[in-house]
Formats: sequence, structure tokens, C-alpha cells
Amino acid sequence: MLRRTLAKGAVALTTAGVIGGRQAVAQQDPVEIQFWHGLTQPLGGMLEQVVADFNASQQRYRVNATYRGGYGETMVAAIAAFRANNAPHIVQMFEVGTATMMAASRATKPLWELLQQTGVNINFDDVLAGIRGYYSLPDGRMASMPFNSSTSVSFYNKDMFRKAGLDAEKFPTTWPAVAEAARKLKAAGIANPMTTSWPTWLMVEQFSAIHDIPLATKGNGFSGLDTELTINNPLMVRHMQNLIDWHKEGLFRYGGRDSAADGMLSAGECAMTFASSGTRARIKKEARFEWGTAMLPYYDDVPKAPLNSIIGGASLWSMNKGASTGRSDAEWKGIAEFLAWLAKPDVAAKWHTDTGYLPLTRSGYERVKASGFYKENVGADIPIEQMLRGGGTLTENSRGVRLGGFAEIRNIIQEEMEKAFQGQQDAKTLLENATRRGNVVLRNFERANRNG
Ligand SMILES: O=P(O)(O)OC[C@H](O)CO
Repeated sequence: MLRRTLAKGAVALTTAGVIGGRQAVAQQDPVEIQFWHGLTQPLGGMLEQVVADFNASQQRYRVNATYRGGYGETMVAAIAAFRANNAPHIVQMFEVGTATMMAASRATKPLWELLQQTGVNINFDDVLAGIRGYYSLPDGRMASMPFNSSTSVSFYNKDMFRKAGLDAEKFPTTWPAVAEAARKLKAAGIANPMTTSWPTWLMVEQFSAIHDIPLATKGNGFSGLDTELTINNPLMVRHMQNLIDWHKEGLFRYGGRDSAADGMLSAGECAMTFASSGTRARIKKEARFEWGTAMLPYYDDVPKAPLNSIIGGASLWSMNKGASTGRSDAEWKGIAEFLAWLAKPDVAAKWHTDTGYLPLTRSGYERVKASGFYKENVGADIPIEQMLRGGGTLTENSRGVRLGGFAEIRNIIQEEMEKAFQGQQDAKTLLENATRRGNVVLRNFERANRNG
């Protein structure tokens, strides 16, 4: 289908040819690219602005960004759409969906193949190791496009700290010190001293990485689908039991599954929270008090702690339309051009500084540092500094997690945590149950995907 020229100053035409002395240049309609995302406000709006900027930067492609619910809902919607031969060109997939997408070879086109096929180049040499490793295949080729990679950090309300007689400029570095601060906050009348977003990401996945303990066998699942959970270990039991006890004591409040607690700190509903670095954008917009950020706490009697934290957030996957429906070369090219545009240093740097998500590359980080941004935005570099802790060398336990059915496993762990917070079980039972039930999910996934 052809669209008539809309060149500046030209009369809009209904047919090709010469009107009013001007030669109409026939031009193709832009190729439409559907992009489903799972970011709530204000991040969703920022992402849609990035897309609008891409659309304004060229005329061949038009990316349509649509919010499809949270990450979990977006994942379910994209899989269902593929089955109905109507998948989006690009889907934003949270990091826990990575193994599932890698196994869904009919539904997705790996990034390396997309770039090879379209001749579009994206240089991944300088991408942070913790990000690159998460989204690449064992041989190093990229499976998906890293976009909004986060890590998790502590956020706290400095006004509440002052009210409790705590040093507002020093967030406690260890878990016992956090509990002590929470007791003082409670004594000062703060109803909810601490909570957490993403309970499993924070209290199980990040916790294991920082303390250099495995979350699952086979290098946290990176080297095989025949992996088993190892979360029923003494350190995990110790931490979970502490959370259960602190909950009973009124020092910790469970704020719900996944991102449910994301808005609690900015609404003044707690004094401390542990959340995605990407929560920074929301806190900055909503908080009506002085707030601070700090690295995640740890147990300082654990020999290798604290190591680097791991990434979260999401990457972008290109999808086939359906099992029996292909895409045109122009569509694949449009997808690749858009992803390459996201990796442009200026675009990636703006996304990082606007949102709190990590810079994509080391050089990007250095550039932002040199610009003075971190001096003006104190604490904005804490997520990346925490990622690079330990010299940036990742261990098998600190490079991330790749499990089949991971979203389901997270739900199981959250369900078992909820039972414990309701007083129905202790930490040991919680972790035994979660391990047993999670391993069933892993075996089912392995059986279904054994032959690729
Ligand atoms: O809030 P995000 O985008 O950093 O994502 C947090 C978790 O990693 C999602 O699994």
C-alpha cells in the first residue's frame, strides 16, 4: 500500500502525480512494529517517550508501544498471542522469563540471528558482564536485547531516620544493624519500619548472590535444565527465620508479591524498603520527604560477603507472529533498527539517568560519571557500584539465575513465605516445601524441553 507524500509544504495528495506544480514522491507506509511492555507509571511513560523519539528520528518504521499489564501478565499475553498467530514483534520479558523464551525457539528469533539476517550491527563488547552474561547463550551469542536492566538496592526515608534518632546519612550495612534500626524506628512510632518489593528476587535471589551461595545446581541453572533448587541451606534458613521473627515483632511487613510493595516508601508507608533500582524514578516523582539509597545489607560473618548483586528488570525479545505465520524482511529489519537505536550511547545514557535502571555499558557509565550526574544525584551510582563490587568478577553464584518455569517457582516461594508470615510454618519448613515444589516445576520444564 502506498501513502502519498507529506513532504513539508506539499499539498496532501490522494493520487500520485503533479499537483500545484509539485512532484509528489510516492512513499511507502511505515512498517508497523508492535511492542508490548510491562512497565507501570512513571516508567511506562518514559519508555513510550523513548519509542516516540525513535519514531520521530526516522520514517520507515513506526513502533507502537502498548502496556500489557505487569511483567507476568505480559509474558502470558505474548505466549497466548503467539498461539493465536498474533504475537507482537517485540515483547519486554522480565529476566525470570529468559529460560522460557530461550526454550521457545519457534516463538522467538534470537538476537544474534536477527542481527545477522538484517545486517544491523550492535556492539556488545563493552556491555556490563552481569548484563551480557544473563542474556547470552553458552557460546556468548546474544539471545535477547538488554534494555531495562536493574539491580536491587535499599531505599529509606531520611526524615523517619532522624525522628528515630538514627544517622540519616548512614544506612545500616548489615542485617543485624538493619533490625536494630527497625527497632528504633518502631520505638519512635513508625508503624512499619521495613518492607520489601519482589520478595524472592530480594530475599532469595539477590541474597544468595551477595553471600556467594548457590540458589540452584548446574551453576544456578546456566549449564543445564537438569538443575535443582538449593535454597534449603543454613544461611537461607537463618535469613528467612529472621524475616519471620521480625514480621512477628512488627519490624518487617510483607508488602505482597512481586512489585506490590513498590509504592510503599514513596507513599510514606514504611521507613526502609529493598527494591529495584528502577524504583528511583517513582520515588523521585512521588516522595514528599528526604530519601536516601544504599547498597543491600548482608551478614558480615559470611566469609565471601558481600559480592556483587545480580541484575533484574527485563530484556527485549523479537517474536515470530505465530507457528504458521512469518514476518516480512522489512518487519525484521524494523525490529533490529529499533533495538540498535536503543543501544545508542545517548539513548541508553538518558534511559539510565531518567529511570535508575543500570547503564548498559562500562563506557556509558564512565560518560555519565564524567558529566557530573552522580554528584548532582547522590546515590544514583550505587546500583552500578554494587554490581561491580568484588572487582566485577562474577562467581557461579553471583552471575544470575536461569531456571525454567522461574515465574512459577517465584510464586511458589512467595506462597510459602506468606504461610510462614501467617504463623503456619517456620523457615526450615518454608524452604523445604519451596524446594520440593519448585523442583517439580523444574522437572516438568526439563521434560517438556529436553529436545529443544
Ligand atoms: O522492577 P524491575 O523492572 O527492575 O524488575 C524487577 C525484577 O527483576 C523482575 O523480575
